[in-house]
Amino acid sequence: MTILETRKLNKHFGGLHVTGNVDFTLQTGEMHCLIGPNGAGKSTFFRLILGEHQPDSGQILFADEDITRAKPFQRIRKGISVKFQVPGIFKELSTRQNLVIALQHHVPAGDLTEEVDRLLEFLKLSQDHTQLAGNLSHGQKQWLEIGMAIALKPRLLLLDEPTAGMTPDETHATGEMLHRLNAEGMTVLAVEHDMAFVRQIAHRVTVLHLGKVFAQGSINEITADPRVAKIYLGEVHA
Ligand SMILES: Nc1ncnc2c1ncn2[C@@H]1O[C@H](COP(=O)(O)OP(=O)(O)OP(=O)(O)O)[C@@H](O)[C@H]1O
Repeated sequence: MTILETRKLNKHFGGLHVTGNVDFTLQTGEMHCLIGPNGAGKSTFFRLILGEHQPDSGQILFADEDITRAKPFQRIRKGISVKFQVPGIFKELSTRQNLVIALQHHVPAGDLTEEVDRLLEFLKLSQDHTQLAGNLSHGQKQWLEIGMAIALKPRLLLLDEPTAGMTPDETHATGEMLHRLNAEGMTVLAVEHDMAFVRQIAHRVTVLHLGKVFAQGSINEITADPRVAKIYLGEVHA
């Protein structure tokens, strides 16, 4: 079953076509990575899915429902959640308080202690639960924001370079976390540059180049494709 589909999605900023006729399909339960050189249009594609940008033309369907004109908060309610590259955490609050805030959006009343403890353990942050979020390490901040994104129990989790700035061990642990979430039924779409991480998590990979779908396939197919290597070297143009 398809959870997300874009049909001939277009977006331009002035004369710059950043998303060009993108047809993209994500299957329910899939872990999918979006790769491509800087400026390929990956973040813009995410912002179109989230409703932060409006497309000039084309359609976005989530679980077969047309959400092209839905407001961002409506998309969140339908089950789309995001973690952007720069952690959007409350630095002056504790790790625990950050998770409580995220959960309150989902569970308006009641004792959240058990759920917060479960999330802290999942995120490897139990020992740091009283620590101010601003004092966590870079990797821990990224995990905390993943926790805030999954507190909403989304059906689709979007991650924009989730491992940027992480150590190799933190990156690997992040991959394991995503595998656990995926085993529980969460579909994951991640923009990522770290190919070892892409190999660790992705069932399928889409390469964006100059706002268009350039290639799609398994990580082995993508890394063996000489055309893909060339776009990273700047040898393939529009
Ligand atoms: N709001 C905007 N107004 C004008 N141009 C924009 C805007 N947002 C993005 N762009 C341009 O669109 C192009 C694609 O940007 P985008 O951030 O989507 O690429 P990306 O693939 O995510 O790049 P990176 O890997 O560097 O994050 C770039 O040339 C960028 O300068």
